[in-house]
This record gives sequence, structure tokens and C-alpha cells, in this order.
Amino acid sequence: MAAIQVETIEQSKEHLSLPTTESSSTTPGKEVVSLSAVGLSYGDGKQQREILRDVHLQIVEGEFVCVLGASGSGKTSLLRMIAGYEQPTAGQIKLFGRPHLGPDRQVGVVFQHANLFPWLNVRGNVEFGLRMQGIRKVLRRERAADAIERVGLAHAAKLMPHQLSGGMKQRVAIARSMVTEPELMLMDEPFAALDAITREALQVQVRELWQQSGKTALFITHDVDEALFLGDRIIVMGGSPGGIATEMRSPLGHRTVNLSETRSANGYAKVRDQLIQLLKQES
Ligand SMILES: Nc1ncnc2c1ncn2[C@@H]1O[C@H](COP(=O)(O)OP(=O)(O)OP(=O)(O)O)[C@@H](O)[C@H]1O
Repeated sequence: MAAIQVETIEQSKEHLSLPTTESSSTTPGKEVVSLSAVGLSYGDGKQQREILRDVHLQIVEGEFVCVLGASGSGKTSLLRMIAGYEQPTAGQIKLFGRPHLGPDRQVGVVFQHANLFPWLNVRGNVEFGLRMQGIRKVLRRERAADAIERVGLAHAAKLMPHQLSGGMKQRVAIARSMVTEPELMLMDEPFAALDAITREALQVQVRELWQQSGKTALFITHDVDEALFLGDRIIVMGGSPGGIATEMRSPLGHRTVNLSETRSANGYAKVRDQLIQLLKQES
């Protein structure tokens, strides 16, 4: 589909001046997500529309995969299938080596809008999933307090959702997902509605949480810089019906501290530009 070849991590390294620490996530691990020849159509009969066709994707334990692609290329649909909210109309999805039949406790999802329960305070929202799992109150409190602290909201545990800023709400959504310790985190443009400064702070926080937990993540974004900073693998979706047009290993491989450092790495502009060209070609 794509004529432009984005450099592989090895090729890109030649252009980039980066710190030398190797990313632990380059070591292959257990397969967490596996899509084979997956297709998705919405509607029936004459109303039927094929959205995704022949998607093959493998994600291994510990990987942070970012998905870029034009609006309407099927990114959210892909994530919804992996979350178990939609069933593929062709092919097969496996999670943790097993056929994937519906929502799974081992999968956490964060969307663009936090969708917090308005009648529960921050602690109540974060504890909710644990309560559903039947975890007793003392342990629930302990785990929720830890998750709230990790996203920097210890001071706000008793606030209600309407008292929170957009960035705080997203932090709660992340804590709520993280507290149940899912093996796989799916995030659909979680920072799209936030201002640049809050967004950058949360990008750093998400990456730290991911590095500490060693879990697997799939992260949808429209932001090329965000993808290059967060992802150790970047998938570009495109076509009609949609599919994976191409993918690349991020040349940065989690070795920069923040977005500013990412942007100032030698050769970064070139890799970024290639990704943008690819996106334009696929839109
Ligand atoms: N429930 C649905 N019923 C019918 N069509 C749908 C449904 N959900 C999504 N679509 C269609 O599927 C296509 C892909 O949508 P999707 O939201 O997956 O794309 P996307 O790449 O995430 O877009 P964006 O970047 O704008 O969020 C769109 O044309 C959309 O109209």
C-alpha cells in the first residue's frame, strides 16, 4: 500500500544521536494480542460497510504499540475488537493465546473522554473495578490509594468528577484502569482533548507507569510526536477498507526523558517527516 519506506530502528539509529541505554521492551516476550486475517463490517445487507480487511497484528508482552492513521481508517474499530466490544466479521483474534470472545478482566481501556461515574468521588471511581471483582474493602482502599498516588492525585481523592480539570479526569481514568492490574492497556486518544502542557506531563506519567509495570499497551493517537515518544513500535493504518499500511520500530525506543528531548534528537525531524508523508499518503 505505502510506497515510502520508513527506516527500521537499525537504519534510524544511524541518524539519531541517542542515549545508549537499551530498551528492555526490545526483548521478544509472550504473545499478548494476535490478529489473523481480521476483518470488520458494520451493518447488514445493502447497508453493510466493510471497515477493516485482512488485518494481521501480533503484540508481545511488554510492548508499547502506537497506532496512527487518518480519521476513519478504523483505529477505534480495531481497538474495540481487541477490547472485546466488537466481534470481527472475518479472521480470528487471540488474547493471551486464547480465542477472544468478549470483554476480558485482563484488559483495561481508557478513552478520550474519562466517562467517570458522576456520583462517585475520585477514590470511589478508582475503587469501582475492584469492588466489581469482589475485593474486600481494606485491600480495595489500599490499592486505590496507591493508584491515585501514582497518577499524582493523592490530594484530590475526595473530589467529585465535576470538581476536576480535564487532565485530572484523565488521570483518574488511567488510575481506574490501572488499579485492576490488567495485562493489556488499550488507550484511544486519551490525551486528545488536553492542553499541550498537561498532555506532555501525562505522556511522561503513562510511560513511567508502563515501564514500572512491564505490561503491554496499545495506544491510538493522531499525534506523530506522541507516537514517537511513547511507542516502541508504530503502526500506520490506512486504505479503504482500512488495514495496517505499514509499521516501524520507533528509533527512539523509550530512551528519551520527555517530548522536548525526543524532538531534539539528531535525525528526529527526518523520521517524523517520513511518518507524516506516510500518513498523508494513506489518508
Ligand atoms: N458502530 C458503527 N456503525 C457503523 N459504522 C461505524 C461504527 N463505528 C464506526 N463506524 C465507521 O467505521 C469507520 C471507521 O471508524 P473508526 O472510529 O474506527 O475510525 P478511526 O480511525 O478511529 O477514526 P478517528 O481517527 O476519526 O477517531 C468510519 O467510517 C465510521 O463511520
